[in-house]
Amino acid sequence: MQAPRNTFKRRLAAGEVLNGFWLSLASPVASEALSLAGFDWLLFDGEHAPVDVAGIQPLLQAAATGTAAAVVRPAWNDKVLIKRLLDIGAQTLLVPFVQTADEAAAAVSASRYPPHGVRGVAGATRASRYGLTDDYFAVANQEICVLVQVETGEALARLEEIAAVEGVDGVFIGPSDLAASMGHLGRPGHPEVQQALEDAARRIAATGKAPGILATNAADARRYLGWGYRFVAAGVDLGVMVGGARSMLQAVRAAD
Ligand SMILES: O=C(O)C(=O)C[C@H](O)[C@@H](O)CO
Repeated sequence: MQAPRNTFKRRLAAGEVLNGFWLSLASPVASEALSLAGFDWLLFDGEHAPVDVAGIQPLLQAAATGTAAAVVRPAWNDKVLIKRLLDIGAQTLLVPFVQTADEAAAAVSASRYPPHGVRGVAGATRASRYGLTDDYFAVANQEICVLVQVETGEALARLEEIAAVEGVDGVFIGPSDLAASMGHLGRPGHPEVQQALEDAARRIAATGKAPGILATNAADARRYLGWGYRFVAAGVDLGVMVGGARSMLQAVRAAD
């Protein structure tokens, strides 16, 4: 049996635009259903969603039903967390709060087996199909995709250095944290923040790495795609659910 290959990484490297969706519900049912909905990728949030490594595994198992690639965000840029997420089968990681090239290099190193990194070795994991694959250790390093999250003004100033780190496949801008760092907490739509997001897409693309971002509605997602972002999460499951439920309730009340 062959070890899993990372089609998300290959499609990103080929310059494709990949439409994603952000999952905060930490629900295997939502994960399975949304994996069938046509998105290219789903983000499983281990930073702000109420879920730990043991809770992310059933989300990955459920998402394997459909066609969307799984991207997992660890709670922090931490080599132990990264190792544990890779062992449960995550192949693409979105590493939060990367502030410097050294921090980006640490994230890459955490995701690679020696001699290319410091990932610890386990024999039978979900990642290696419980030890039943013939080639897991031969291909594991090359199948990992590392996306680093730039979400402060300081990190933005070092964007080119961070993107240049070998093994970084893409740079993802966090609009909410960037807005907060620019003095616009809760207002990612502020013109200064939006200008920074537009500039960042161009600067990341110029480094040859893929630019990514989170939108919270289709209009924002389309604008970001127009600016050159190539892996864009168009919304958040929780936001879409609550927004849809509120609209429905308003429509029902308006009919009275
Ligand atoms: O800064 C951001 O934007 C992010 O990193 C995403 C947030 O954590 C959040 O909106 C996810 O629900």
